[in-house]
Amino acid sequence: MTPQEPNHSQRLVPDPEAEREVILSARDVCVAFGKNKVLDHLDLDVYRGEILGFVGGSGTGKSVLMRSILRLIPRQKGVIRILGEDYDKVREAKKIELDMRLGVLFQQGALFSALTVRENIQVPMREYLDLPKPLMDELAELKVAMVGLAPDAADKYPSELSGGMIKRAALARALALDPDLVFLDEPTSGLDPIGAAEFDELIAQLRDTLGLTVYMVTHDLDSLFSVCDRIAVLGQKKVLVEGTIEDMLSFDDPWVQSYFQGKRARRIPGTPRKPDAQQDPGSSPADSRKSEAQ
Ligand SMILES: Nc1ncnc2c1ncn2[C@@H]1O[C@H](COP(=O)(O)OP(=O)(O)OP(=O)(O)O)[C@@H](O)[C@H]1O
Repeated sequence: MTPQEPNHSQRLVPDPEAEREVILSARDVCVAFGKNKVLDHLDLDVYRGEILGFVGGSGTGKSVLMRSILRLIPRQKGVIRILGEDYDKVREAKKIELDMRLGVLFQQGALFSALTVRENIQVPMREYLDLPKPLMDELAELKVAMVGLAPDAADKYPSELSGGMIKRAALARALALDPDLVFLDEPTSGLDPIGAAEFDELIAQLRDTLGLTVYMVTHDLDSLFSVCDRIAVLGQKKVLVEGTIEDMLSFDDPWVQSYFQGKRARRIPGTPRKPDAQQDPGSSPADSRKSEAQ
């Protein structure tokens, strides 16, 4: 070893960056619909145990990326690895195993209206596992409790639930198979400020107790400031910047500045704000909790 080369084996302080496990990686991802190129050579890493907030202006491709990761829409190019495995290259049995490690909460909950909460939670169990009914009932009740719903919610139909209860029931279904990684598509949209804050708290609790990794598409600045460990911003068809809130606040891009330091962000206590960031951009967060409350 030459004197110029660092001797990593003698490092005394562990490098936290080096020890984080990448649970999801996207490399060089391109998605287009006809001539409409939505994602262009996009790269992204999600680390185990983190809550990643994924933001971007309306129509920039946040849902497209999530759906592409979940293979609900095809991509033209790029590699997506889940738990280190390239889904496109693994055998069928491994594909099923990988599918079981992912949970999804779609924006409107997407519960089956003809099924009770219990039956909704049991849908993935029936699809992937072969369990006796009493055990499935027990597991569903456990999930109901885990998301903070009262036991009697298990036998209700989605039409009998409030918006917040629907989100929780949908989260319970997303957790049915004890996934490593859950995707949440705007989980707090449509909730009142108290319900949204409680939902954020629940997500943080589940991350802490289950070691869950959370990929959360959101416009909710309160969630971004209060529960997200890192944030990735989608812009110009790729991830423009990823990092902590502090990284966002110091990132030199007009959209990022306006988003994180605009009128709504400034209302969050403790948010440093630059004097020149007066305006929210045209495609700024549509549903900050305060505006919902007004
Ligand atoms: N199935 C599809 N077919 C054709 N175009 C699509 C399809 N899905 C999405 N798009 C286009 O891809 C672009 C990105 O859409 P996407 O829904 O991912 O935006 P978004 O960032 O999630 O927006 P929002 O924050 O408003 O939900 C839009 O131009 C949209 O019209």
